[in-house]
Amino acid sequence: MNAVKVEEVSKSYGGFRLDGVSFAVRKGFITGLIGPNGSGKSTLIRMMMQMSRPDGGQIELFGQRLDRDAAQLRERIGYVSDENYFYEHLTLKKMTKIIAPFYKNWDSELFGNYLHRFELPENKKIKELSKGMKMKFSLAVALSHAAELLVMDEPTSGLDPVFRRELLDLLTEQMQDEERTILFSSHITSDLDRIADYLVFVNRGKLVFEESKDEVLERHVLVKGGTELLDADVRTLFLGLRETGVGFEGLMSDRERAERTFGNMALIERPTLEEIVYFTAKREGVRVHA
Ligand SMILES: Nc1ncnc2c1ncn2[C@@H]1O[C@H](COP(=O)(O)OP(=O)(O)OP(=O)(O)O)[C@@H](O)[C@H]1O
Repeated sequence: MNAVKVEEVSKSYGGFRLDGVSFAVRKGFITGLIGPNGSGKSTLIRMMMQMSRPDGGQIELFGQRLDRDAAQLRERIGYVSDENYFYEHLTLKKMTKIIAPFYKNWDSELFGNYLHRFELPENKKIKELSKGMKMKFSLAVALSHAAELLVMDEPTSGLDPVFRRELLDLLTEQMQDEERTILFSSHITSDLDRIADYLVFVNRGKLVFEESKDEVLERHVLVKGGTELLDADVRTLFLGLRETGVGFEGLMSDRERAERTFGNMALIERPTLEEIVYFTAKREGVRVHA
């Protein structure tokens, strides 16, 4: 069962084009949306949140098409982003009074607990909060109305390492209940390494892969060796390659092929998610400027 289905979605902004992207967010799991800066992650999320419309293709939330009757869907989603969509001049307390009535499942006691846990002062004005505190407030709201789907756009970017770790634990806690689904976009891949079950990778407006995290980490290999191993044919095997005077490091997406090609002439290692993103984005960069 899918909480979100994105089908052939496209959107153009000046020089940028999101190009026929399709993927699903499985119910009951944490899906990480990864990609370098400007790859289209927020554009996709904003369309899911009905803050903008696709030029082509369609999006379904909980099996309902967004371009049809989707007005009541908002309540089932907790949205966290670093864009501030609260009134800056209000205190947290006053802002909460405005927000709460929008949700029929609003739990004030739970919300109070989150404010306390996140050390958020109720009498401070939104504009007086730091970026991290605004993110925490947005998170407290998202977690306090029994949302089935949490959509988080770069939730860890303004947070210090201590709270970042706490947030990841908190999200894992939320998943005890199999009814919950999380879509979490980030370019901080170590966060997703820790908590994601599935990964959706977009680069320059295109889908690179949609796969379980374990499969992604199992399938890719980082090959390290001397430059004498590289000829024109071998170079084409790599998704991305980095050469120094004495050797190379390259990413391949097929472990068996790497083992057949290099045997024990090169070091074949398991890459981190960060390395997978880095080499893939680098390759695309080379192709575009060639
Ligand atoms: N409202 C808009 N008007 C014009 N261009 C836009 C708009 N929103 C996004 N873009 C452009 O679309 C591209 C993709 O942006 P997007 O915010 O989706 O990337 P992202 O993957 O979320 O990046 P980041 O990790 O930096 O947040 C960028 O080139 C951006 O400038």
